[in-house]
Amino acid sequence: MAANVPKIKFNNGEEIPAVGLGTWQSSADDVKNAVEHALKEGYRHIDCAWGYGNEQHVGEGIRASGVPRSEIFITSKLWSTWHSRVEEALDQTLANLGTDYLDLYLIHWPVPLNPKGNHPAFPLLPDGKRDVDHSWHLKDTWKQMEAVLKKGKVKSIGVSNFSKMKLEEILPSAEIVPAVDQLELHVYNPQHELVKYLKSKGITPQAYSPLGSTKSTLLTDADVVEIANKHNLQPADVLLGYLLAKEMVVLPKSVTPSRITSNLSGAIRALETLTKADVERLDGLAAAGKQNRFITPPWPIELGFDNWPKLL
Ligand SMILES: NC(=O)C1=CN([C@@H]2O[C@H](COP(=O)(O)OP(=O)(O)OC[C@H]3O[C@@H](n4cnc5c(N)ncnc54)[C@H](OP(=O)(O)O)[C@@H]3O)[C@@H](O)[C@H]2O)C=CC1
Ligand SMILES: O=C[C@H](O)[C@@H](O)[C@@H](O)[C@H](O)C(=O)O
Repeated sequence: MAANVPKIKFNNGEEIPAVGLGTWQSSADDVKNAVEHALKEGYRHIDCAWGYGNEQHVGEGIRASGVPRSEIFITSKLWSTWHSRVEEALDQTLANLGTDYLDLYLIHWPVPLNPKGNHPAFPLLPDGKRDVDHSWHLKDTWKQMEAVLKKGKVKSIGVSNFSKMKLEEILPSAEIVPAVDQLELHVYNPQHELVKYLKSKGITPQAYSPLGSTKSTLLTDADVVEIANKHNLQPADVLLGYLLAKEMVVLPKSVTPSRITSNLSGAIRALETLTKADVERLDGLAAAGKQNRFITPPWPIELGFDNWPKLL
């Protein structure tokens, strides 16, 4: 069991284990086994979402592990068709996971979709574009997030995929500042300016797709491999340790037991091993021509991110 998983303190005093298991695109059986294995190996943080369609199987994995609920940090996310029905969506997530509270609940994307459209999760217009609910305002989604926090159903609330522009739609009327902004953050997409802004507001950045997601090109990057070899680490360890060194939460996903184990222990080893010069070198990769985003769903509105593909 990996010891000494670092924790990060939120602006509300709650603490989150800095390494969490990702669960996107993990099938039912795989995710149950992955979660059980991860918890037995020392993970204490699982990143979930209603939209992943596998929360029930995450819950089975948690129970199979024998680790008490109170020792586990569970995050889930409000899918876009539910922005006007936060408590109802949260109740579904709680029932799926088999728990009566979440440690962290996030707005998954800053884009409300039509709740009465032609699909429960991905409603489309006749022209094939996502059916955005232009009548709904994000600040009202945030009010409902604040309400479920006040009811005690979640311990912390936050956002995901919010640029500075989108955060500015909710902050002026927010009673509670988001604890977290979960973003695509890795060596090819470090978003230095946005991270600086988040830190100035006391919002913790969480790094999703820290390994470059599926079919990753980060794991074979020449600079990453060279740094890994120099320290006798794996490339994945370097990618994770780099983000931990920058005080971000990392969410590596794997359904492969050996990788689940090594991602946790390797991330911690890399955090202890990487030098300031290594971190500075990795910080510069994107600006040196390697900038790349891997997760760019076809939202038909401006999200306010740098380096997002031009609107359709
Ligand atoms: N808020 C949001 O919009 C988003 C949130 N997320 C969250 O972040 C998590 C992580 O992001 P994700 O996009 O899944 O991608 P990751 O960057 O975590 O990469 C996952 C991929 O890397 C492989 N992998 C894992 N460990 C290793 C290793 N040590 N060596 C080689 N390959 C490895 C996995 O394969 P295998 O499983 O076969 O081992 C999988 O194909 C998600 O699962 C989700 O929880 C992700 C995207 C968007
Ligand atoms: O968390 C993972 C991602 O955000 C994923 O939920 C989205 O990319 C979704 O597949 C979409 O197409 O909008």
